[in-house]
Amino acid sequence: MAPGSPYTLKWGIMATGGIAETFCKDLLCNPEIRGAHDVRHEIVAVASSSNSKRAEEFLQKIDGAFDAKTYGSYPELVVDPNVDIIYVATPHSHHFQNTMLALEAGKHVLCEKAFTVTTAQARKLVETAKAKNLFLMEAVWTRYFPLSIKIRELITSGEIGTVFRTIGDLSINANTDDAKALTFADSHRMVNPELAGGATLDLGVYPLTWVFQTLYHLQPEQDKEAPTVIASSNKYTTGADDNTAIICSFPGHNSIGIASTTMRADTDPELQFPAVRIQGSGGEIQVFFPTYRPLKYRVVKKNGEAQTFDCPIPGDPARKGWGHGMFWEADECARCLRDGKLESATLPWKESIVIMETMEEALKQGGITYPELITTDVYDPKSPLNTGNQ
Ligand SMILES: NC(=O)C1=CN([C@@H]2O[C@H](COP(=O)(O)OP(=O)(O)OC[C@H]3O[C@@H](n4cnc5c(N)ncnc54)[C@H](OP(=O)(O)O)[C@@H]3O)[C@@H](O)[C@H]2O)C=CC1
Ligand SMILES: O=C1OC[C@@H](O)[C@H](O)[C@H]1O
Repeated sequence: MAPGSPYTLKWGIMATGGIAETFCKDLLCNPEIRGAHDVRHEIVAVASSSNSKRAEEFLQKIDGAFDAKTYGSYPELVVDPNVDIIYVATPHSHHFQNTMLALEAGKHVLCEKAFTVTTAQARKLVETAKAKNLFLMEAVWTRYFPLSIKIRELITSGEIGTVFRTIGDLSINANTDDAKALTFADSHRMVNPELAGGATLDLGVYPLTWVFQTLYHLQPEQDKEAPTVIASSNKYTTGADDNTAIICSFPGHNSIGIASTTMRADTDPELQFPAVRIQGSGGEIQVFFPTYRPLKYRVVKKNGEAQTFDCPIPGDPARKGWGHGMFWEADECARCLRDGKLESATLPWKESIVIMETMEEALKQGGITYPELITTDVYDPKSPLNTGNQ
């Protein structure tokens, strides 16, 4: 890298679904637009598990990276010598095997949320990344928003006093005219147990992100405590959780986190009331929907004084104004790799594991189970989850 020139991170994209498209469009935005002068991104390869034509079509959809290599299988992608980091954008069910596939091939990984299906899988990924000296991060993009960074700073500087409670929700009204059925087909990743579907792993991870980044992350290392968890779920007809409520107690700090999620009601149909409330002795910070992609927060002091702050996401005029907010987590990957870090300080491995433990415990209490193929923590390069036969 020439002195003063931005560090370039070369991405290999594993899967060609909805979020891969959104993420890649963000990678194609000019970093200068968001004030990032020190890093840049290149999409050098894309793989579909079904066929290479799908990967070629993907490049048309993202309208860029036309020189990228296209593959019809994940194993081919991970051995591409030009790829620095793999973005794993498959369903939850596949994250453990797919991330292991990439790590075993010596690639750094950014893996979509939820990190894994079980805590044992998350631990195995971390152990493998550590042993192989590779970077690994769970793609909880919300944490890298300037809004999240600002809120963490406000809490640290004592703007709302000591934080005792965080209440967060991410819910969607996916009802249909049939009282039992949701809008998703039973095979859809949102509700299909074979793809580790369900409200907790897909949506609940975001309110938990707010609980953890306010009540856990900001504690000094020696004071960080895993919460005790009390949870309750209702099952959808497929067996995945339709709705779940999770109470996290941090007794050492006398603080409580409450995370809820349902596919039966919207968090806030009017976009008027807070989706997240971070409550301290001196007031509260309110964050508005979308819980995962927040654009506005409000600080309400104990004396009733209140101020609202808008945090729009910058769009790239050269990309039809596109900008979704996933580029900030991509920049974090680039900076970590440039600086020789294996994990992100904003979402350390230990914290991903504690959050995974919390969700696993909640699902256990809710009686939600997933099949052996997707819960095993034994890596199998020939697993259908890697070879695409599943
Ligand atoms: N950060 C965020 O805001 C969001 C994150 N997500 C996360 O991203 C991941 C993917 O979600 P999303 O992109 O919406 O899902 P999609 O169903 O749109 O795409 C998933 C892709 O995974 C690949 N895949 C491989 N095997 C299977 C299989 N058996 N069934 C279905 N797909 C398979 C397919 O790509 P191919 O055929 O190319 O192999 C498919 O297109 C999930 O972990 C989800 O939680 C999702 C939405 C938003
Ligand atoms: O990560 C996500 O954020 C947005 C939601 O709509 C989506 O289901 C989920 O996967």
